[in-house]
Amino acid sequence: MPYLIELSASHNELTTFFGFKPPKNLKKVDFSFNKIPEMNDLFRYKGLTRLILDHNEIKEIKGLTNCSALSHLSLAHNKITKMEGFGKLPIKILCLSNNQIEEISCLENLKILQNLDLSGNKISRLKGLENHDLLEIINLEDNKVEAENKYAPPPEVVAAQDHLKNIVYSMMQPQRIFDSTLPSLDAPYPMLVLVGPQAGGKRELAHRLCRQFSTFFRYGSCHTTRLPYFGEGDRVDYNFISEEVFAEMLNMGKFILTYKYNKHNYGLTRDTVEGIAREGLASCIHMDIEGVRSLKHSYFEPRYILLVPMNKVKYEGNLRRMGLFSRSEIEFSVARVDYYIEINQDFPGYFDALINTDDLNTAYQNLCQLIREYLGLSDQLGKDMSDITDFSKEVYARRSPENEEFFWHLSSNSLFSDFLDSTDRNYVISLSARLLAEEIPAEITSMQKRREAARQALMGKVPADYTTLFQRGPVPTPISAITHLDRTSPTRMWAKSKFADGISLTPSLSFSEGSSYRESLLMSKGTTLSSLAHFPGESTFISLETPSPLKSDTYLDKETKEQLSKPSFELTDRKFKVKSPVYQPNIRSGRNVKIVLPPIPQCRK
Ligand SMILES: Nc1ncnc2c1ncn2[C@@H]1O[C@H](COP(=O)(O)OP(=O)(O)OP(=O)(O)O)[C@@H](O)[C@H]1O
Repeated sequence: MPYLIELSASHNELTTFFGFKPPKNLKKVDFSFNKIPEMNDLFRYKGLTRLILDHNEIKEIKGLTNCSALSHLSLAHNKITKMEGFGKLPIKILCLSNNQIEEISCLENLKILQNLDLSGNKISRLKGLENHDLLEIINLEDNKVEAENKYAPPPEVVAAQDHLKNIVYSMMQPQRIFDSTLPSLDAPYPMLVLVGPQAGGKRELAHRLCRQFSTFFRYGSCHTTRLPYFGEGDRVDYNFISEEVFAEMLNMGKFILTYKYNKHNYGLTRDTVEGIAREGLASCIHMDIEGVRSLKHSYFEPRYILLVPMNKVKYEGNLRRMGLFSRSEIEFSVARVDYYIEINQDFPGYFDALINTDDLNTAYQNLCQLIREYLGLSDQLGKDMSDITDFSKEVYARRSPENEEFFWHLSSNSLFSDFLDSTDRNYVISLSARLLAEEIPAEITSMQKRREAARQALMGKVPADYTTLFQRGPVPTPISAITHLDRTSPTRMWAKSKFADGISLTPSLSFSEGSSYRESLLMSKGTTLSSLAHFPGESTFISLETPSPLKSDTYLDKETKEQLSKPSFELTDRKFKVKSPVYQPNIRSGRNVKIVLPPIPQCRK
């Protein structure tokens, strides 16, 4: 049969194969499901392109070196223990599934390998698969890896299982609609997650941040079964609960994520995040890497900031001084520093930023700078601080979370910074609460209004400030760069939401869809007078608010202050009008601006 091209002799009881003179054109051979114990030397079968020897009793791969056209070799369900004997064959498809192979080897010369099936073996490492640029499919199912996943699962598997568990438990409950955190079309619900090793300052920095940026963030406290550190307050820092309560909450599907660290359970509840979102605020949460892995499976898309103490000796000292951890626990925590750094290096983009926490104050300043950039807030504030002395007494007297940034700047270089240590924090808060004058009704109304606007925005109803916060993609350009347009324009009037003289523009302006990010960020601040210049020849109504406690963004540069001190306001029919400036940048018009008049407080009438 000199013209025989393809031969199938499968499902027989052959104990040997190719015991005949090879047909010249034979290319494809199938001897599967026989009883062949050994491979013959196939030096005379140079034209073979496909050889199938599945379901035999072969123990060793040999005799193939002259099959210089062989591109498909299958030896599934045999008794092979070692990958060998491939030489430099042009094999594209190699199937060695269901053998007894423990290591991937001898593949380095199979340069054009495209499809490799090693399922059902005893392989535990992927080493040996390097430099196979053309490899398209690898099947490693049912190897030792599976056993490992079951008995000593790698962290990724733990996180995936955790996510699955929490989803299933929550689905088993009567369904509630959690509308506040559902991602809108424009942007996910804004969330900031501080990640880092144990007792590395995450909680402390998160609290400071939430106090300073209190109009944006609220601290979301996780639940834990660990004991409180010295100075930690229940429900303030963590919700400290027993193992039984934790298990009950888990079964009730309360958690978005759970993880275990140092034999203690931690979890973030849906109610925590939802409660913050309902107030129109972004959540600021801190957790270990295990929690992050699980959270990354959810629909939340937080920004993750990695906080790492780079100086391990100092970090170890801090842990020792806390007096809470055993020697082995300290060693483990210190080793985790490298673990975090490795993750950051090996998975670029896994964290959005890395901050060294050797010095907590410096770390906080870096964190603030980063957050300002994310939020598109001006950096000017910090620089202007030194100029502001007149206000200082009043601000101290009216200290509140609202003016924390000012307070922080004043205190960071003074003795007062001692008060900001975590152990003293509760004392400072209660002290400042006593110092703080009661909020007047107009302030409360103003706050509620802003929160409502933010909430609407979060629900995707009104594109405003909050939809642009934490927008995915590249980190937004800091506002100082974005406002370049206004600096050069004849009507340079970039102002933050508060006027120095106590009049404010509410950020409740709404804008049409389709604006560029830069444009929408600029406009969504809702506060630049230049954004009002989009109404050629029209007047624009703006709403006025009485001053709330001093805001971080109250401080304006000199030129802006001058311009703002003589705005072209007209008071007609109880409504203020701002005349359109002459300059009309090339931005689309047609915005709808609401009139809102909050009550004028008694003292200011
Ligand atoms: N670099 C540092 N210098 C001085 N003290 C520090 C530093 N980092 C953390 N601390 C202190 O260590 C204590 C624990 O910090 P914190 O509670 O913020 O850590 P954490 O990262 O939130 O820990 P955990 O994840 O275990 O809750 C705090 O009292 C904090 O002030």
